[in-house]
Amino acid sequence: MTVLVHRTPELLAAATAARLVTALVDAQAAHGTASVVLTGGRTGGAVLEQVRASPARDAVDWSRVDVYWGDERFLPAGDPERNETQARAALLDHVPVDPARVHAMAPSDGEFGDDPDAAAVAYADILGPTPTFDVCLLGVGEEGHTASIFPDSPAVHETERTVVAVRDCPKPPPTRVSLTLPTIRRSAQVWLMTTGAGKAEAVASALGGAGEVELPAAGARGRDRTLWLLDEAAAHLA
Ligand SMILES: O=C(O)[C@H](O)[C@@H](O)[C@H](O)[C@H](O)COP(=O)(O)O
Repeated sequence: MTVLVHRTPELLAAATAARLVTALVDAQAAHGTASVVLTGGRTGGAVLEQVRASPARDAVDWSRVDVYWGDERFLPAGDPERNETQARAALLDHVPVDPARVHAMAPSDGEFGDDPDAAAVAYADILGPTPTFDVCLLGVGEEGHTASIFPDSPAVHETERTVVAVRDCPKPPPTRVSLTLPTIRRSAQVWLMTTGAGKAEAVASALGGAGEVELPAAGARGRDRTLWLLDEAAAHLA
């Protein structure tokens, strides 16, 4: 595990965007394609905005990038609170991705109707039984959640299914679809990105050895590399 601390949230977003462009270019050089798992939240969105603004952006062959989400708010298509909506506005609508390679989690008004369990099963079918990702981007909540995996929740105890429905989330909206920790751990690299003093306790707990049931972000590890990308405020108790 590597911890990188940047002075401000803006520097974190810009530096992580540069890191992501490089990681995608490296993945394409190594095996022809690149796969990235996107996250919701302010930090994740800021990174995508910085990728869009990056002069190096189009070093990536966007037509050979597979885009997934770590979680999604189970809302109607196009809802401004959906992670997909925000990622499209921040980046995906501004680069020539192949629509067939952008794998959004189903909305609540789609083919599976208002059934998050069916949406989760459908996403698991898209991933297949042994998904792998080059880079998995994740945020961290004040109480230590990541994706939509909350402390001591059914999702954090899930070891069989790759994708689950999540209900009664402490962070609104209450219903979501989320990768599970074992699926996140199938990523080559996991990058946990967060800023602000409000996250400092969760960060310190995760880096201090907390277990994943009480602190799900602590269970988000990559096969090859795990990066904690922080600003000084989020890092100040670690
Ligand atoms: O759908 C979501 O809400 C996110 O996936 C969630 O896991 C988020 O990344 C964290 O809550 C951190 O959010 P901030 O970066 O806005 O603090």
